[in-house]
Amino acid sequence: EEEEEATLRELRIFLREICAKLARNRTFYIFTKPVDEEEVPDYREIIKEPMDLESMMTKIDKHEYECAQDFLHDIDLICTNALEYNPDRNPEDKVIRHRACTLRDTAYAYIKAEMDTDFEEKCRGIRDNR
Ligand SMILES: Cc1noc(C)c1-c1cc(NS(=O)(=O)c2ccccc2)cc(C(=O)O)c1
Repeated sequence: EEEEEATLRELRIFLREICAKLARNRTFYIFTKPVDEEEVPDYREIIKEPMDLESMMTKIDKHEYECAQDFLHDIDLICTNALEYNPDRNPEDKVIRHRACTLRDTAYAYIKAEMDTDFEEKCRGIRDNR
């Protein structure tokens, strides 16, 4: 009903701010766009559910997140995809893995610092009753 729509609108505004702040951080530049098939031809043979910050911004606008937990699930996906595709001990893989773990930890820290737990509970209630 209308109050629920107002709550979800507020959630989308909050998630856009978090997503934009992450995308502005140059450490996370490689996570801002889908992995390019021409640059990384075998990527989609190994990673079945690609995810990136631009795609997440689009998902916000399409009302595909009903609580912060759902948003963080896609952040976790960006991170696990990077860990799975870049598992080796060489310096390049280690840098990508470190950046992926930093993205995950930074996103969780922003949400915890800036999101009211009662608000998230209200959003979870809406999600679970739909
Ligand atoms: C992400 C990701 N996951 O696996 C790998 C491997 C990467 C990844 C992909 C790319 N090249 S890309 O064209 O797909 C791209 C460029 C700019 C933003 C987003 C993607 C470059 C690098 C890099 O370290 O420079 C890493």
